[in-house]
Amino acid sequence: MKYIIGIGGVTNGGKTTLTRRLLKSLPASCVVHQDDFYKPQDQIEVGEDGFKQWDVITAIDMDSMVNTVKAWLENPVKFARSHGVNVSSNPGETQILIVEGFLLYNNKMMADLCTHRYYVTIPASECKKRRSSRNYTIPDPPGLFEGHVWPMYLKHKKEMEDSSVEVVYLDGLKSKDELFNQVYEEIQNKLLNCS
Ligand SMILES: Nc1ncnc2c1ncn2[C@@H]1O[C@H](COP(=O)(O)OP(=O)(O)O)[C@@H](O)[C@H]1O
Ligand SMILES: NC(=O)c1ccc[n+]([C@@H]2O[C@H](COP(=O)(O)O)[C@@H](O)[C@H]2O)c1
Repeated sequence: MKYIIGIGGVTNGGKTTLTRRLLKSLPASCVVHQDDFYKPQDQIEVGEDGFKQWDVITAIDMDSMVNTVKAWLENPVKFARSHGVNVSSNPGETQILIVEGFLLYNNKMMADLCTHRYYVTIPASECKKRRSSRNYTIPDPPGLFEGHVWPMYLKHKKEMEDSSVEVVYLDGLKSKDELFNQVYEEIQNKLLNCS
């Protein structure tokens, strides 16, 4: 069986941290990070808000991301080996891909590819605090959080909710251990129930 677990949600919610822990604990699992599909900086438009539009889905090459996930689906063992993950090729063995990113479920194809969807949330104040100590390849200009990042987060969350895609919300204020234990246990139970 093949499972694709989405770890979506707000910037700095703890998606990458949770994903790293899951990868360590789920044997032979692979990962696809949405950040790796950002378009080059010169293709990122400046919006009416005056900011470079990093927090919109068109800033990301979603076709390429979807194709990468489809390549995993086609042949998980080949995908894993070409990404340096050591897997056996026993027929029938469970294969797991984790897809991680802040705008996963605003693309219907990506949302549909996920067999399990998690969505991390944290309040604006915590998000701003965590983001201020983060080093992105392109540093945030002054005012980006209030002027672009947070309004776009709210807009995309609403769009996702209006689209009725089913997600399991995760409270990103919980400790890293609590979040990991919750998701790990749920995944184990779901996979056992599905097999
Ligand atoms: N559960 C948590 N509680 C407190 N801080 C966290 C938690 N998870 C992650 N962090 C911290 O928040 C920052 C962003 O985490 P990261 O996993 O990179 O978030 P994301 O991938 O969602 O942007 C990092 O400094 C990380 O150590
Ligand atoms: N990876 C990049 O090239 C890049 C550049 C500028 C901003 N960002 C920021 O990355 C955020 C999304 O990633 P996280 O969910 O890991 O924070 C967005 O809020 C965006 O503003 C990323």
